[in-house]
Amino acid sequence: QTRPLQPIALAVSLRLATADAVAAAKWGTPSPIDDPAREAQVLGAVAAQAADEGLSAVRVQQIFRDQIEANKEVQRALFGWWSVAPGAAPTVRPDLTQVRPVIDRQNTDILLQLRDQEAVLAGPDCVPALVDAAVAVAAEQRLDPLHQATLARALVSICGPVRD
Ligand SMILES: C=C(O[C@@H]1C=C(C(=O)O)C=C[C@H]1O)C(=O)O
Repeated sequence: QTRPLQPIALAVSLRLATADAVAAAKWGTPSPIDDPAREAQVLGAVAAQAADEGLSAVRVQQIFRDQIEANKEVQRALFGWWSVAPGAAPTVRPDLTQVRPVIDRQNTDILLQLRDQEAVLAGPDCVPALVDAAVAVAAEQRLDPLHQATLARALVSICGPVRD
């Protein structure tokens, strides 16, 4: 394959795309953007999956902390936009309990890609390969500037060994 890291960049991008639905689910409700209990659940689940796959729980949790931060950056940006431009605010409210299982599936996809691309991630050409993959995904998914910038945020810790 020409771009071995494209599947992981895509999985990260698809996880990030859920932030729009999450923001719409929370907008105008008491549900805060930051939900530490849910974050702890996500980080616990990925640490358990990491252990099953023989991956470093510390590395995997760092990578998923980045996914969470990037997701919240999208939510904050959208909240900011909707508060100054109420006409742009969502008119239908997705159910958060239906979005979270989608996030859980993306978490598994990302984790399995980390396992499958272990050699590339630990190799000397990871950063240029990752940039190349991210640019390809941004074009293919037609990401807007917010999602391009936050995709970069989500990818910061991907390169490096994922096994102890
Ligand atoms: C996506 C959500 O918003 C935030 C981001 C999370 C994530 O990216 O997994 C988890 C909890 C929240 O702090 C959510 O509430 O589900």
